[in-house]
Amino acid sequence: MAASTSPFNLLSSPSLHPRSSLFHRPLLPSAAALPLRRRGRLVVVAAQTGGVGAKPTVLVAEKLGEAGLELLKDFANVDCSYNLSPEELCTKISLCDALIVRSGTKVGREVFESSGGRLRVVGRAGVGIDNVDLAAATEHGCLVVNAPTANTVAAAEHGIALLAAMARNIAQADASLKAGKWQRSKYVGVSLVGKTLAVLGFGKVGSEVARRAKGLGMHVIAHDPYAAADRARAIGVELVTFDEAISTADFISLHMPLTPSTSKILNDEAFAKMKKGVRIVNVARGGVIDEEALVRALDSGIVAQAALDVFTEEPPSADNKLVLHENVTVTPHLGASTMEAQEGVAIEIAEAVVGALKGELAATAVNAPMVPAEVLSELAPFVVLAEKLGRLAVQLVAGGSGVKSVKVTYASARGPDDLDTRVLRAMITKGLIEPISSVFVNLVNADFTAKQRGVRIAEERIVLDGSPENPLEFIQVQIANVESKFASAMSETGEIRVEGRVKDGIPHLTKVGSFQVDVSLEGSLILCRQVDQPGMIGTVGTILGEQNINVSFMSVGRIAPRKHAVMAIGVDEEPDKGTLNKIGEISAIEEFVFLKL
Ligand SMILES: NC(=O)c1ccc[n+]([C@@H]2O[C@H](COP(=O)([O-])OP(=O)(O)OC[C@H]3O[C@@H](n4cnc5c(N)ncnc54)[C@H](O)[C@@H]3O)[C@@H](O)[C@H]2O)c1
Ligand SMILES: O=C(O)[C@H](O)COP(=O)(O)O
Repeated sequence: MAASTSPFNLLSSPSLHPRSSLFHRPLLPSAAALPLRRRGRLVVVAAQTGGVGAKPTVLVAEKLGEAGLELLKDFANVDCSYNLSPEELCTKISLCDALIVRSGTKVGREVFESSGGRLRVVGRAGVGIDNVDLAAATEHGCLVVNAPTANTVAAAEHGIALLAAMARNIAQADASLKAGKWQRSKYVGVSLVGKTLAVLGFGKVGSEVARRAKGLGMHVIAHDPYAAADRARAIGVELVTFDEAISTADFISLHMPLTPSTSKILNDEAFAKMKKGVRIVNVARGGVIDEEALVRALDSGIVAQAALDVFTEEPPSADNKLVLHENVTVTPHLGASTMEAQEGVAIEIAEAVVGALKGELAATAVNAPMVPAEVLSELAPFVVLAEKLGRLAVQLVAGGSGVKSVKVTYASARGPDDLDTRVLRAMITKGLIEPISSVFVNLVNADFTAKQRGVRIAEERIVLDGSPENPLEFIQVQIANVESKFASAMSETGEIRVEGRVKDGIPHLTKVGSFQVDVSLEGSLILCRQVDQPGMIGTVGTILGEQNINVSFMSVGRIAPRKHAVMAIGVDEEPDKGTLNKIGEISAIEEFVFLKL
């Protein structure tokens, strides 16, 4: 795999991909590099792995469908190692660029710490990401993607299968008959038709369960604080409060993610509010039920029956009271386990992981901002400009001044809602932090890294008159409460200030302090303040030429003729100390600074 030059390689590994080559030229993603896009909004992701020609390595830690494996193998070295102990996973991970898991592998902080910065993408081949430490992933700049749609129907079908099996005692009667008994009166069930089903969590699976339950003649209500009432109404479901749902239901089916706010949402207090004889189905996550409380509710008769596909601890212990309870039907987390769903999930996650490793855009990122592909395309040259302005600004800070307060101004003829600045902010952060630290910053960890280092980035918009055709007119970066090693970079109000624009797709520096300049931001830059007088450009150009240093651009900005001026000189090669000293010795030059872009 050749090193990618995509400006969207925001997850690139510093050790393998020199920072200076990132965003060297403002390329738009080629058509061939466009994502395998199927839905919704997209997120900038990227990972660059291995040296030029090296294939990335993907560790597949749980069984994945063949079609997905084939897709992965076309692009990467694929290591299928199942049933790894936590220690084995931590050992292997330092050799891997991507990891693919299902719900059976815990991807905790120690995994990210053990990866030594190489792990760029974790792919969760399924929906629930409660087994992945998202905070740790974000802190380590590791993207997490999931496969949120391919197993929806399978999970809904399993929920309905459990609902019907529970109501008609299928599992118990089957076991009884196989044990040689014929117990017709013992296994009289209850009917579904006309009963009230409360769906808790009206997302993808919940709404499919609701649709199917309506087909069975059930009255369906749902509770979901974030669901739209009209979406529910469209399939004949009424959204109600949590208390109304649990207190009026004959059947309750759980379909919310496991989060701190849903953990043990069905607890003693909730069971006490339920109708006596309620029946409960859980194909979401074991942790949304307080399992001890459910045992008590079953024993007291509040809950007549439960059907559980998921458990707090998986696999549950041999003496788990719910598994052994005669009124509980259990399956070993089979919700997503149909041939069709597993094939679909494998393809969905393989596409997402390969896309991320290629530096494309992922539709299913869990821990990075989602930005539409067309917005990213349009912003591409501004993404480059943003990082370079951050880099320039921080290099102008005098040693000993801590960077704490940064103000970014975006000037645009577009309305504030029409300009998504998250990628730009991330790249300014990257530019500000990378030159002064060993931290590698990307779109995933930019905000976290800034916060952790105590750098406050305030954003401001200036709405200009004129055509909103261009997303931005200029970006200005100001660093407050610092001294500058180039005094002319200070604005009238006392901040280091640099400003840039995009001209013909190329980022340009257009203002330093209060001096207007115009130099394309390629290669490196020398800024000199001088007494404005004839011959200065020639004098400096001669010194550089003698050292075979190519000048790509020169621009002089002055306050008034024959007063102070700032000369910005773009150079392709880095001048040595002696050359810089010679420039400094020119009598008309009052101060100068060399900046790497
Ligand atoms: N058993 C299985 O094999 C299996 C298969 C697929 C999904 N799942 C699980 O099912 C759950 C739902 O999956 P999905 O694809 O429908 O996800 P989803 O994100 O589409 O839906 C989840 C819904 O839960 C809602 N929600 C969040 N907090 C809530 C709360 N406090 N009360 C009520 N609703 C709340 C959300 O608003 C969302 O609409 C997840 O936990 C997932 O891991 C299990
Ligand atoms: O969240 C999910 O997608 C399901 O729980 C499926 O988990 P699995 O991939 O381990 O079957």
